[in-house]
Amino acid sequence: MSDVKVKVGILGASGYTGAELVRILAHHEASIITLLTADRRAGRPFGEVFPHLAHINLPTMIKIEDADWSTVDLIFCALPHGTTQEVIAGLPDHVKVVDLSADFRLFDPATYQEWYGAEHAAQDLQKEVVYGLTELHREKIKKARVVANPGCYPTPVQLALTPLLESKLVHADDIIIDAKSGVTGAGRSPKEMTLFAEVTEGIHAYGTGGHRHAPEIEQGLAWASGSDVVVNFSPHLMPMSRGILESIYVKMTDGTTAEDIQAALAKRYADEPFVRILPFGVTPQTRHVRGSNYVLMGVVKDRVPGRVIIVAVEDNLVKGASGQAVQNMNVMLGLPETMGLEIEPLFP
Ligand SMILES: NC(=O)C1=CN([C@@H]2O[C@H](COP(=O)(O)OP(=O)(O)OC[C@H]3O[C@@H](n4cnc5c(N)ncnc54)[C@H](OP(=O)(O)O)[C@@H]3O)[C@@H](O)[C@H]2O)C=CC1
Ligand SMILES: CC(=O)N[C@@H](CCC(=O)OP(=O)(O)O)C(=O)O
Repeated sequence: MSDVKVKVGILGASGYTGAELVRILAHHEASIITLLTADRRAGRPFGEVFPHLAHINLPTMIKIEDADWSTVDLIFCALPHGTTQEVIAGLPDHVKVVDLSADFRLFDPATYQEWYGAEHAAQDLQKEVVYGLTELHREKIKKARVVANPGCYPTPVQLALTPLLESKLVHADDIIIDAKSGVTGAGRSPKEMTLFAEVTEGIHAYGTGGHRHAPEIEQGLAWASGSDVVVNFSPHLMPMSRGILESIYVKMTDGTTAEDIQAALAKRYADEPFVRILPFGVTPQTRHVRGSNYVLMGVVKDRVPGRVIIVAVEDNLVKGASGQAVQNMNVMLGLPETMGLEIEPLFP
């Protein structure tokens, strides 16, 4: 391998996904972090904001408007929705981008406007963006300049259902996704929903029947099935810091068994380093993937004839955000896809 390192910038380094990018890139031998930005925390050393990473030699966080783009080959945008569109649209062409926000995930501008409440500010750029669910879009990601990293909830469900819809093993018109997330999914900026008293000792549903990840899931499943898909998607907030668990309830096509579903998923992901299909009847826990880039899935028979349940887990900050972002960077740059990501889960 060449000694020349890829120069990487992280916009939004003082947030949860920014810190997770630094943690992962600390073990990435082909890259070096040359730019970090923040908003309220601009001007502060990264290690002062995140003492657990203070041993790493890093540039001080600056405002985006003070960035010198000649110092980077690739940037990760870990900024709030809506702020990325204008930043990316103004970048010089030599800079590759992996955007962790939702700004470029929806490919129909009208759908974006409906769910994010504003007209998309970079519709021309949207046309060249590639959707970054690595296992499903790897060939396009290899050639992309701008990759839209998927949302945390849409990642496991698309990995579970895409192969099954493509091979017509399940029906596209009867999909229920019951999802549970840790609180880091809401980011580090203070908000009422993430106050200790609002999270501890209980769980609650939110965005029920109308969460903005539903259209992203539907877009991906429509690509797989070849026709429009509408899903029942209900997220819940759990009293835990990290992790997403999705129980996915689907109806199988005639003649298909739950064992067939497990076998089809196991075959599809046999050579994938980050997707593991458990033995039939075994279901995963969020603590089986904590801190790692893995998605684990288990398939169980439903007592209702003709139906099957798939349970999938990921760490929202790793495969659901920063880990998949580094996986996409590796693919975009022709590096080994697992570089920096071979971290075992922290159990329990
Ligand atoms: N958390 C998760 O599990 C996931 C998050 N994402 C997406 O990734 C992105 C980052 O998420 P997350 O790290 O959780 O968010 P955080 O709220 O933790 O961090 C946001 C970052 O953006 C900076 N920032 C805030 N406002 C502005 C602004 N107006 N201009 C420039 N910088 C700004 C903040 O700086 P400062 O701290 O100085 O204010 C901080 O560095 C979001 O779009 C999120 O939706 C995607 C998948 C999963
Ligand atoms: C617990 C929680 O609040 N989760 C976030 C999703 C986080 C994520 O991955 O997605 P985005 O990048 O689209 O924000 C939410 O429901 O809005």
